Amino acid sequence: MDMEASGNIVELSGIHKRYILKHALTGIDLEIKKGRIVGLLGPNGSGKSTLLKILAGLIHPTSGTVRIDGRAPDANRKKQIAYLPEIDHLYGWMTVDETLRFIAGFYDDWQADKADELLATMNLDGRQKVRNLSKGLRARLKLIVALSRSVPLVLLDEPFSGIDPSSRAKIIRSIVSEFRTGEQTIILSTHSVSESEPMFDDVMFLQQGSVRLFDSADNLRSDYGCSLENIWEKVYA
Ligand SMILES: Nc1ncnc2c1ncn2[C@@H]1O[C@H](COP(=O)(O)OP(=O)(O)OP(=O)(O)O)[C@@H](O)[C@H]1O
Repeated sequence: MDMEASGNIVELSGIHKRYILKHALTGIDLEIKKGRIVGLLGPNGSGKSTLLKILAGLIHPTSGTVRIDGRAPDANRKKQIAYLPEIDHLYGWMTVDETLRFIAGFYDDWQADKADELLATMNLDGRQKVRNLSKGLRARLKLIVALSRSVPLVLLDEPFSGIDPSSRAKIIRSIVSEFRTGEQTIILSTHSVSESEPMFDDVMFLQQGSVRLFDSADNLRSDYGCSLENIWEKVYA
């Protein structure tokens, strides 16, 4: 099928990932439509980070095929994808402003005005050294780095970890208002199900390396007659 015509940004077929001691993904078949915000949910060890790393091209599946925007992965993949890793990848000796300028140098698609806007939304002081930022402030900086690029696919691995609940809600509202109508697709893993629920168009529940449920958030809520958080409790009971 021609995926550009079908409107899919991601198509995965038969994805398995075996680490030495662990079969982390056990056959993922998935199509994600363009312009959606997709929640990737699941308990610890269910395969969320592994799936995001495969999409980002950081690791290869043991078997199966990945297509991004209709194409097999190639050298251009990094130009199409912004990836926020779970680990801290920033240099402590740089200031926030230096970090953003440094990263801007790597990407033709960097939007400096967007980065400035996000700095204000996230309440970050550009003059502060990264090593002096609290965990939550570093998490905000990582989010700015990922969201300031103009790319079709944004992958966020636990982006709200360490951010306090009221700031989290504010950040989520700003992501929703900025991205809802765009061509951009966001896939994000999180354990903050109730706070993130309003932002999700589609939701995937992973369990032991396979997709337990994948549908629009609205369909899931109406099928189960409850919130995503309550669905979580039923699925993983
Ligand atoms: N590099 C690795 N080598 C060996 N096993 C790994 C490696 N990375 C992940 N695993 C294992 O693969 C499984 C899936 O891990 P993954 O990090 O993808 O889960 P997750 O859903 O992101 O978990 P969490 O919510 O705790 O971040 C786990 O059992 C994990 O221990």
